[in-house]
Amino acid sequence: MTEIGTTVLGYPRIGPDRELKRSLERYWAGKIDETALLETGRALRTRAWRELKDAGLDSVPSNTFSHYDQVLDTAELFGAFPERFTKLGLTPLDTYFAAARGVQDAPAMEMTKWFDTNYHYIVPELGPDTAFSVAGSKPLDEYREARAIGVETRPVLVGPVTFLLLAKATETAPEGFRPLDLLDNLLDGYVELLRRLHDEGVEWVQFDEPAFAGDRTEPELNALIRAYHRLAKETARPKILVAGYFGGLGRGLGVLARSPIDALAVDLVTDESFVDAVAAEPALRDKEVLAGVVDGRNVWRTDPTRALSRAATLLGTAKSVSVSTSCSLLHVPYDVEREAELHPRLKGWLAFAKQKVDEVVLLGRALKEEGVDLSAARAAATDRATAADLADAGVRARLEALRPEDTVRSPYAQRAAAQQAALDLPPLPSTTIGSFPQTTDVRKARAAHKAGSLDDAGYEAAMKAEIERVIRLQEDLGLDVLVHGEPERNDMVQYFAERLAGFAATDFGWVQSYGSRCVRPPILYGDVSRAEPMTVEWARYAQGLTGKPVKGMLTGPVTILAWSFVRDDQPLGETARQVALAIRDEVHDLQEAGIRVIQVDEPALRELLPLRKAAHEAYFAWAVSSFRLATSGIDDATQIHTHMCYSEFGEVVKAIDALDADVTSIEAARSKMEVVTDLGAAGFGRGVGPGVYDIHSPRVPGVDEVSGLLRTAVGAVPAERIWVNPDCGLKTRGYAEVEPALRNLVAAANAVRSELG
Ligand SMILES: Nc1nc2c(c(=O)[nH]1)N[C@@H](CNc1ccc(C(=O)N[C@@H](CCC(=O)N[C@@H](CCC(=O)N[C@@H](CCC(=O)O)C(=O)O)C(=O)O)C(=O)O)cc1)CN2
Ligand code: MET
Ligand SMILES: [Zn+2]
Repeated sequence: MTEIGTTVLGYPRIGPDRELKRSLERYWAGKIDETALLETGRALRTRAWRELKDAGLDSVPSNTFSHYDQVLDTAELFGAFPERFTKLGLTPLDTYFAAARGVQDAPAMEMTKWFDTNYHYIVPELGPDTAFSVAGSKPLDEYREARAIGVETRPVLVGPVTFLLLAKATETAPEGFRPLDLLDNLLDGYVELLRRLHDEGVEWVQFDEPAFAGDRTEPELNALIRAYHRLAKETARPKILVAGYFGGLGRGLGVLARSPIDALAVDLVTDESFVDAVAAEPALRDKEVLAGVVDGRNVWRTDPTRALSRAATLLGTAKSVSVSTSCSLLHVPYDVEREAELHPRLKGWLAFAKQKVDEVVLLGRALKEEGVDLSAARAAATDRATAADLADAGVRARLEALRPEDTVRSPYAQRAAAQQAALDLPPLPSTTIGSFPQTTDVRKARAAHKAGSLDDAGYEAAMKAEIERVIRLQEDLGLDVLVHGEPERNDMVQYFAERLAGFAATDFGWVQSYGSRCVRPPILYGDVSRAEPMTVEWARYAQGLTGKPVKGMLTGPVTILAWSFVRDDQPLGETARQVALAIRDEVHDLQEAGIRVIQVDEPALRELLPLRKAAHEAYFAWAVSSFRLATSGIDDATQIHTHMCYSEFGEVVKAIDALDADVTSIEAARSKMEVVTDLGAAGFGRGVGPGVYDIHSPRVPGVDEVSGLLRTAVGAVPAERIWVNPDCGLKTRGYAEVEPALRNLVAAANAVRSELG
C-alpha cells in the first residue's frame, strides 16, 4: 500500500458507555487497581480498531487513545514532565495522573481549551533545561497491540511545532525564553521515534499541526519548515502525513506543500475559501491529499454532492486525493443509532462518529468509482434543506421588529445607584458563581426521575430540599448574595436546551471535555424559542426562603451555542439572536418574580473567538449584541452579573467591557489577580469579582491567602466595585472542601472590609 486512502484523523476514546470515565474514577478512588484500568483501555482500543477496519477504511489510526489527554501523552513520551511530579516516586501511571490532576504539594499542570473546542488539554511546562528524549513507548505499544489483533495502523502524534506552540515557559525560565526555542532538541526526539516506528514496520505516521489554523508569525512558519525538512530527510522513517485542521492553513499550506512530506490532510469544512487555496497550490503535485470533507466537529450528515465536489476540485492538483474527516472524531459522540428518543426525521439528518466513518468510506469510493449509490445520503440532505418546519415565523418577526434601543440599558452610574438603593450591599459583597456540589443523591434523584421510578412531585421535593439546605448553608456562612445552587441542572447548557424549542438532547451523546469529565452537547436544529419560564420557579422558591437577595442563574447565548452542536445552514450570529431572545424573556420573568440580581454566564466567550484575527471583529459584534439583547429591557435596579472562567483574558477584555454587565466575575486565583490589573489598565469601570478561591483544586485556601488576594484587587480597582467570589461554580467539588473554603472567603472579605477607610 502506498496511499493512505480513506481514513479518519482520530476517534472517540471515552467508550460508548463512558467505560473509560468510570474506570478512571474508580481507579482514582482506589476501588480498582492499575491492571483493571489498563484492561479497560485495551478493550476500548481493540473494539475501536476492529470497528474502523470492518467499516472498510483503508487506513486505521492508532495512538488516538489516551488515559487523560494527548498533549500530556506527548510530554510523557518525550520525557518532559516537570520535576515536581517525577520526584514523587510514584509509578509511571500515577506520575502521569499527578501531572494531570495535581496532588498535595504538587499542583496540577495548567489545563486550557484545545483551540476553539470544548476539549481541554494539559499545558506542557518547558524551560531552557528541558531535555527531550524518547522516554515512553505508547505509540509503539499501541501499534503492536493493533497488529496483534490483525489491524495495521497509522500512529497519530501531536506535531512537534504545535506541541511547542501549545506549551508555556516554566516560571523560572529567563525572560524572552519561548518553548519554540527547543525545536531542534525536540526534533532529535521525533527523529529517534520515527526510527523506532520504522524498525517496527510502521508504514505511515500522522503528525497533527492544528496550530497552523491560526495566525502564525514568520519564526513560527520557519519552525514548520525546519521541522518537516528535518523529519522527512531521515531515510529510516515511515511515510509522513501532516494534518492541519480547525480551519484553513493560511501560509502553512505552501510551507507544507513544499516540504518533503508524503501526504497532507486538509480541513475542507471549516473555511470554504480554503478549498480554492488548496486547489491552486502547485507544490501539492507530488503529494497525496486527504480531503477532510466529513465534518469531524458537528453531527450533521454530509451532503455528498457538496463533499464530492470539494474533493474533486483537488483531483488535478494533488498526486492523489482520498477522503477523510476534517479533524479527529474525538469531538462527536459514538453512535446515533442508540438514540431511541430522537425524532426519526431529525435522526435521519445526523451522523455521529460511527456513521461518519461509513460516510468517509462511501465518499471515498464515489470519488474513485462510477455508479456508487448515493441516493440515501442525497435524500437526507434534501430533506433537511427543505424542512419548512425548522423556521418559526413568530421568532423571526420578533427579531425583525427589534429596535437599537432594545439592546441598550441606562448609563451605568444611574443603574449602580438604583441597584445600591435596592440591594443595600456592604462593600466587598460576597457571593458564589452559582452551582453547589452536585451530590450523589442529587444525581441519583435525577436518574430515578428520568427512569420513571421517581415521579415529578418526588423529584421536585428532592430538589427543593437541596435548595433549602444550600440557602441555609449560605446564610450560616454569611454570604451576601445567595444562589439556589443549581441542583436541578444536569449541565448548564443541556438544562436550557431541554427546555427550548429548536434543540434536541441525546441520551448517549457523551463527548470528552477533559480527563474523565464528559458533556452531552445538545443538537440545535431549528429556530429557537421558549415555551415557558425555565428557571423562575426554582428561583422564586429560593428567594422565598431568605431575606437576602438570591441571584437568578442563566446561561448566555454564546455559551449555549459553543457547547451545542449548532445548525450550519445559517450564520451563528443569527442563531445567537434567537437564543438571546429566549434568555431575554427569562430575565424579564425572573425580574417579575422578584429576583433582583440575575447572572448570565458566558464562560465560552473566549472559546468561540475565531482562530484568525481577521474574523475577530465580526465575532465580537454578534457575541456582544446577543448578550446585550438577552440582558436589556429591564429596570435599572435589576443587577446583571456575568461570569467567565479562563485565564487568557487579554484578547477579549474589550468585548467583556462592551457586554455592559453590572458585575463580571472572572477566574483569577491561579494567576494571582493578574486580570484585575489588566482590567484596571483597560479602564473597565463596572463591578468585578476576581476569583479568590481556585475551585479546580481540592485545596482549601486559608483566610490570609484570600485576604492577600483581595488586598491586591483593592489596590488595582476601587474597592466599591470589587466583589468577593470563587473562580467558578462548585459543582465538581465536595462539601468537605467547599464549606471551609467559603467560610475562609467570608472571613477574608470581613477582614479586608474592616481595613477600608
Ligand atoms: N457543557 C459544558 N461544558 C463545559 C463546562 C460545563 O459545565 N458544561 N464547564 C467547563 C469544564 N468542563 C466540564 C465538563 C463536564 C463536567 C461534568 O462534571 N460532567 C459530568 C456530567 C454532567 C451531567 O451531565 N450529569 C448528568 C448525568 C449524570 C450521570 O452520569 N448519571 C449517572 C447516573 C446517576 C448516578 O448514579 O450518579 C449515569 O448516567 O451513569 C446529571 O447530573 O443528570 C461528568 O462527566 O461526570 C464538568 C466540567 C467547560 N466546558
Ligand atoms: C463553567 S461556568 C459555570 C457557571 C455556573 N453558574 C456554575 O456555577 O456552575
Ligand atoms: Zn465558570
